[in-house]
Amino acid sequence: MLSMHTIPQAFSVGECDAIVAAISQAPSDPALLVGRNRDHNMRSADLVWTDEVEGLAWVMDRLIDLVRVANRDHFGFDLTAFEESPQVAIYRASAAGHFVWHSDIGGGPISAKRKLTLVLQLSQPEDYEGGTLEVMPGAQVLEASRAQGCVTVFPSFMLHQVTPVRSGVRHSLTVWAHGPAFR
Ligand SMILES: O=C(O)CCC(=O)C(=O)O
Ligand SMILES: [Fe+2]
Repeated sequence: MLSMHTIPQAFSVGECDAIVAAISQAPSDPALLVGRNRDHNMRSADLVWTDEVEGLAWVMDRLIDLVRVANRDHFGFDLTAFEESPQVAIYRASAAGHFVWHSDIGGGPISAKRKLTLVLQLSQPEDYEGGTLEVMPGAQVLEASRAQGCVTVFPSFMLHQVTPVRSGVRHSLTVWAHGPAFR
């Protein structure tokens, strides 16, 4: 059955801290949604595109490898490219950070081609309360691991949400693999 796939310790704690430190220098944009403008009812987060941050090219290399292996072993999708920069999301309790139930497949020319979603947990679980990534492969809701460095991969059409951050700040990194439409 298609479900979410977990890769524990895909990145080390030191690597996660290095990514957060690098993006903290960069200007962030209030979260823009697929084909839509800022809508705090859907999502509240600040976003940084890692392509725009110097010194993070190694992150994309690792993500490509992780997606390739996860797809080979668990999904078998027809993937052709990574057409969007990975993005780091910063969910702050002070801004009621969250992302309501959604699918990542959008109506735009690129977001319509999203097929696999990969999420990397960049923060220590102790850094925040709430902010759980939940994925709904079927009737049940699965909670993604909060462990720093853990990666969760799931089909981009699968509904998922990030519950409201009640205290502290949660950082996550998302990247999509693209390909021809499902058929
Ligand atoms: O932050 C997360 O855990 C998930 C982010 C997400 O769903 C998205 O960027 O589409
Ligand atoms: Fe999403």
